[in-house]
Amino acid sequence: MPPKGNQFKSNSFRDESRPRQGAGARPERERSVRPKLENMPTFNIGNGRAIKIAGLLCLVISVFFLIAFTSYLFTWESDQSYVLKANGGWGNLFKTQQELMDNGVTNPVVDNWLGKLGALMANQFMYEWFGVASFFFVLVFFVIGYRLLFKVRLFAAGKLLAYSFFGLIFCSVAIGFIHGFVSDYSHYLEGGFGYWSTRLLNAQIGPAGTGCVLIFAALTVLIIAYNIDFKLPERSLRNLVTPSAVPDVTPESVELEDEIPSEPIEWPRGNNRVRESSRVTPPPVMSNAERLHQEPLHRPLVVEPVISEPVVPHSVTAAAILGNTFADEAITLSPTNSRTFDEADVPEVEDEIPLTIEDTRPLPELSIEKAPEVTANELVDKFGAYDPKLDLPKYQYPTLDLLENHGSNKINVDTSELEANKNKIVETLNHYNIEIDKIKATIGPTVTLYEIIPAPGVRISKIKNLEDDIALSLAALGIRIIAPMPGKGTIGIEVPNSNPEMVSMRSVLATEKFQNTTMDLPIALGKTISNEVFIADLAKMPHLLVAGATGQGKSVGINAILVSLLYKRHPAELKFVMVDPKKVELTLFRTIERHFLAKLPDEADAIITDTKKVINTLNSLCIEMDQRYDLLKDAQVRNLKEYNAKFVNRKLNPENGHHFMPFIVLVVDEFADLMMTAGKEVEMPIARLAQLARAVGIHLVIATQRPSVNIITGTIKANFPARLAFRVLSKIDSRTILDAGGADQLIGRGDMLLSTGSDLIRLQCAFVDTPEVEKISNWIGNQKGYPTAMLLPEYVGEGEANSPKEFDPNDRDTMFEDAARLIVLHQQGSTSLIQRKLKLGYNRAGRIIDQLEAAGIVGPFEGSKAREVLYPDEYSLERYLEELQKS
Ligand SMILES: Nc1ncnc2c1ncn2[C@@H]1O[C@H](COP(=O)(O)OP(=O)(O)OP(=O)(O)O)[C@@H](O)[C@H]1O
Repeated sequence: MPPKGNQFKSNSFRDESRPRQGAGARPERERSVRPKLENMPTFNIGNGRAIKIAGLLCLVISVFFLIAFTSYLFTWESDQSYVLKANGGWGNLFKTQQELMDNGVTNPVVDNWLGKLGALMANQFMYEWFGVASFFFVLVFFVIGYRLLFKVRLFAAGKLLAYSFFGLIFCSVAIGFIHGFVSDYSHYLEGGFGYWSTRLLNAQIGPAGTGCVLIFAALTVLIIAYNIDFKLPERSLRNLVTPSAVPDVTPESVELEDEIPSEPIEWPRGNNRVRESSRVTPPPVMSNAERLHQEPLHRPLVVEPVISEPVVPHSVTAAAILGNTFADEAITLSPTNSRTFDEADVPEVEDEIPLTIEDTRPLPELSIEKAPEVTANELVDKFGAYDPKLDLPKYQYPTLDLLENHGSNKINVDTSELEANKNKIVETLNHYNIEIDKIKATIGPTVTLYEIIPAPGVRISKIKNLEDDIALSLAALGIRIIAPMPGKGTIGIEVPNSNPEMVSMRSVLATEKFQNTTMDLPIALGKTISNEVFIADLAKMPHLLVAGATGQGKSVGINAILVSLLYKRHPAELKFVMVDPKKVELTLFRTIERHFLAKLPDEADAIITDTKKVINTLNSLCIEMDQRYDLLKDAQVRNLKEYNAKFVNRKLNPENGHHFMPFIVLVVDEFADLMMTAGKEVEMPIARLAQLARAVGIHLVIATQRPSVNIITGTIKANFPARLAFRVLSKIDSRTILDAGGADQLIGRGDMLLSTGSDLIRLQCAFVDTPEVEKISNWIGNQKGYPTAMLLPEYVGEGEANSPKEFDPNDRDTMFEDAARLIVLHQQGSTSLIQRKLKLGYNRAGRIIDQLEAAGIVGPFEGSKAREVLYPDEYSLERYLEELQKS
């Protein structure tokens, strides 16, 4: 960078004198002059003042020429008598009008826009010398002035001067040559030079020879210019890039060269410059830069787009050639480096440009991806978004009238009761020397929460230990102490109300909160301790474990869950798989089979009561889960919601097996019974579903009376973060289900604790009676439904499957070989894969997989897991298939 601002106080001055200091004693005279010099602005070429003035002067000259020459084109005739040599020429400049007229100037008033000087100057350049080619002077002065003043190199100086000189001569002669054919008029267009040169040439070699000389000169310059600047890039671009890419590339490369900020290299390298470079990088770097100047090949770093492109062969080349230090320096100093180059460097740079273009070529794929979207949008425009509810367009959601109002839905707690309870709490605590600062009560439907703020210094554990004593003094069951209340800084004591209020389902579902909910699977569980309606999203839970001793409200709780879902979801959006080993709890929902239930094919009853069938159903659900995952993978989405959104927007083709997927909620009413009878066989698929099924919209609600560790095993518990505990009989049971005590202190009749992993919330379950459930089921069941319940994938139990050895090798399915190739290609022995990819029914796909097993291509059945594939690659399979065909 050139020095800026006042430099005379800077070190530059002192630096200049330093060597002399070192050289020995300075002469006396010099020492005495120095203080004066320090106060004077220096005009040395290095510090830039003279250069700026020169730049400014060049620009002014350029503008002067431009105006004078342009004006001359219009005024030359009227100014002719003034500027003619015969009438005085330059001598007229300082003459009065009278003197001019005496000299024979007919029109002493000059019309040129720049007056006498302009007229004389323009006449000199245009008429006497080079004609309109004189405009090259405008260009030359402008470029030089611009460069000196703004430090921006528009063109390389040598290049500019050479081409301008050629242009000046050539244009002058060429115009004179052409002008000679057109008219014999005054030679203001070609100037004296053009005119006389043409005449001379014509006399020596004739007009044809002159023309040839001109053409030769033009071609020679074009060849020079073509080779250096234009020919190679143009040819390579035409060969390497598509026509559309050319405009992008060509201007960029031109622009690049033009816009590189530059410092005038012509100037001598004064101290300023060296110091400046060394301020950016250490001294050795400077020497590298000089090397760079000497070796044009090292210039590639000027081609900055190469660095911004994903492929950077250029910088790699630079680093490889020059070493890392130099590459770094070249990047930091690229403006400086670029200044030091001249035109001789250019071909090296341009030789490499096509390489980068070639690297950025693979573009055409883009349009291919967009095609399905366009089609999908067209389809949506034409038919509208897919609406799954149109399967049952007249379906009516159950109305709130079907539900009863149990109780008054008002909390009846006497103030005297509240007061009495408060006094007893304070008294009991005082007994144990625990002082209270403040106490407040929040009245819930079944319990009232007393929140106390103990006096400073009271230990929380002390209050917690007094749980039984407080219960004793209040003479009440179900006291629960929460110390401290999460996020509140208080200690909570829950005391049951003497007259608990029933929370009817109707009062919960009728709330705005439930009616306007946007949850996917909203379940209205009841009311909180502060009498607020509590709604949770089963889709987010994503599975729910319900436990509670018999008669504590578990079945009512499950009914509440099912009823809330039935009130909010259309049959197209939700299906239940119901498992009811007790055989009586869920039978009420039988009537909604064709609307909301899913079952195994060929199964008469949708509500599963038989343990063997439960195992098949659970495994079938696992298959359904796998199939859904395959479809999700195909659709390139991560969950059911995204998949359905894509399907609704017609971005998925139903012909490829895609379909709208309803949520599936598996409800198991008595899990303990299943575990007792089937154990691992049930645990495995349940654990798999709990682990994986949430993303594909399969959610589990599992209830058990006995929350012992052998029923709620670690595997199951780990995958059920949401747990709902009704009253249990022991602290151990409470810990098993909630990982905390508290469920043993509930008061029953729908009093429950919901653990969502982090929080433990006490709720009063909404009550829905059996007749209400019946009414709702009938309401739905009486409407037009689907022909059957939703059919789950067929699952053939291990013992039930025919032995593969029984298959006749000559009776193989026609799709046998295709299926074998598919399975080996995917390395996944799955019936659903064959079914989906080969578009076959489940039964046929099942037969093929058995044949593949018989042929030794896949391993034996492994429950809900895919079978092992026994051929590692297609080559070995093809050889085996050939052998099979021969045999
Ligand atoms: N939310 C509730 N509000 C008021 N009372 C309730 C509530 N839930 C249950 N009850 C009462 O408790 C009784 C037993 O409830 P429920 O049948 O749901 O118990 P359970 O836990 O399913 O018993 P089991 O396991 O033996 O079937 C109900 O008949 C009802 O009177």
